Amino acid sequence: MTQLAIIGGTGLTRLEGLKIIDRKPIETPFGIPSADYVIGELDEKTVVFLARHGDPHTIPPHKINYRANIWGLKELGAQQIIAVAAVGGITSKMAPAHIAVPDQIIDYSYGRKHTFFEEDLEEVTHIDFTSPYSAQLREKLISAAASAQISVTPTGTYGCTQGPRLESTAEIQRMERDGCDLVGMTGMPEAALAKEQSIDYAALAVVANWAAGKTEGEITMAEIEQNLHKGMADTAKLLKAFIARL
Ligand SMILES: CSC[C@H]1O[C@H](OP(=O)(O)O)[C@H](O)[C@@H]1O
Ligand code: HPA
Repeated sequence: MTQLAIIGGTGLTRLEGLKIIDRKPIETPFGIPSADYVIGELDEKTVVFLARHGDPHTIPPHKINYRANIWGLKELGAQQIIAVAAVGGITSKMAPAHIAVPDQIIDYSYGRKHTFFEEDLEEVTHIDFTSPYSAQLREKLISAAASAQISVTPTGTYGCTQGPRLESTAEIQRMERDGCDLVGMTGMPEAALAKEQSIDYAALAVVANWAAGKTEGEITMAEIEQNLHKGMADTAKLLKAFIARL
């Protein structure tokens, strides 16, 4: 029985320091997850890790089998998921290399298989999604960050776009008017599917770049990689502090 799961995204395909015990390929009624689930120990605590884009990173955000990923984690006994996600920063606090713990989400994605409740139904299910992220898990992440002396922004609205292209300036302006602080491509339906499975879910959003139109010029992969390098080092420290306090 594994209680804590970590889903790694861009810049976190493997979890450094994880003492690997097993790799589990799982087939689900919804198909094959992005990668084998890696079960291991961090600080003597059991953790299951999944590389959201596959290992190596080859699956684009709109092609990820989010249902299979979450189903497999449920099958492995995950009760809480920490999702690590690279994002663009829209509002002023969300500078590159910074980490945020979002508390709200807006879904701009489309055409993704986004629910477990659509086939062979005995009844129609509408889950509550008032708080997409677990308040308790967010609090624990925020206090782990404080103990590791890593500054995080404790709230923020994550806007999920379809990708794989980045956004236009006008799209980011619209998202800002809507109230988005961060933009990424994988937060949905991942968050909703975890909630459908009653798994506590929270995200560490690592800012890779200023979103489109927030700075002069175009967004380059070089700047994204550079910012993620620092952001993911802090994320690793934060996760270590979180696990130490379990
Ligand atoms: C230009 S990087 C965009 C890519 O990175 C993020 O992935 P993840 O959320 O899995 O860290 C974003 O959602 C895009 O998929
Ligand atoms: O600017 C962005 N937009 C969408 N997703 C992202 N993931 C990292 N940066 C971005």
